[in-house]
Amino acid sequence: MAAAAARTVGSGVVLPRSVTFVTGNAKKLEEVRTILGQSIPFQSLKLDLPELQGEPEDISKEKARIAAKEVNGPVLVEDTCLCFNALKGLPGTQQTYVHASISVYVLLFEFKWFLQKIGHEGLNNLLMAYEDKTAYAMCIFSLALGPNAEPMTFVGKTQGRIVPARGPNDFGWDPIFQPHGYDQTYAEMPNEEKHKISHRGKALELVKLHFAEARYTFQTDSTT
Ligand SMILES: O=c1[nH]c(=O)c2ncn([C@@H]3O[C@H](COP(=O)(O)OP(=O)(O)OP(=O)(O)O)[C@@H](O)[C@H]3O)c2[nH]1
Ligand SMILES: [Mg+2]
Repeated sequence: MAAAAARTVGSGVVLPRSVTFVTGNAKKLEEVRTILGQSIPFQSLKLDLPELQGEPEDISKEKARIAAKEVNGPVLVEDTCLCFNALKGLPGTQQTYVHASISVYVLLFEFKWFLQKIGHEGLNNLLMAYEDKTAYAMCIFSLALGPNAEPMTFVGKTQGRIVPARGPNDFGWDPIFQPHGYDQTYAEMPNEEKHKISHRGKALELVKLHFAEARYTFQTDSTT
């Protein structure tokens, strides 16, 4: 297999090939494609990476390390969580991360399964006993330039609150998250509008900025 390491030539870093965005989630990929457009050359690989446990930033970095080894080249991965402020202080963490969250810290279930089982209504019910319905959506991208490189992270957060589901039900918890300052849920917002203020949109702005500053060049340009 070709050399997987990034190297420095003159003032720029040369990557063996364009970055691979690794995810098993088709909706994420769709959003990333839309938000990045042509700004960063990348290809995608559908791979179900293990659902890891720990703090969100550590989870994202570890995903990147695993993915970079699989791909043997530069990778971008992301991890998303929905955090309920009212549930802070539960065992083992200051926040409850609904995703890896609920599984790790609260109810010992894997979130995808959990969401599938209890649905939007169940997630609302979790907050029934609390007046505070606020939450934030957080997205952490990790970029590893190769299998042995320390991943860099880019975090985007959007504050909002949990509401009874409204809007199309085609992406996770979008119908129950209403960003502050808006009277629509993520699911009800036109995509363009959502991406301007979403956790993923904000994190990807930082990724774009990094690529603009780093000016990576690629040995082979096999973008899709
Ligand atoms: O309404 C949503 N708006 C979003 O913007 C969003 N991003 C992720 N999710 C959901 O949160 C869970 C864990 O996410 P997650 O980060 O582990 O993703 P995943 O396992 O599906 O894919 P990946 O880890 O292979 O990339 C999964 O049920 C995802 O469907 C979202 N739901
Ligand atoms: Mg996952």
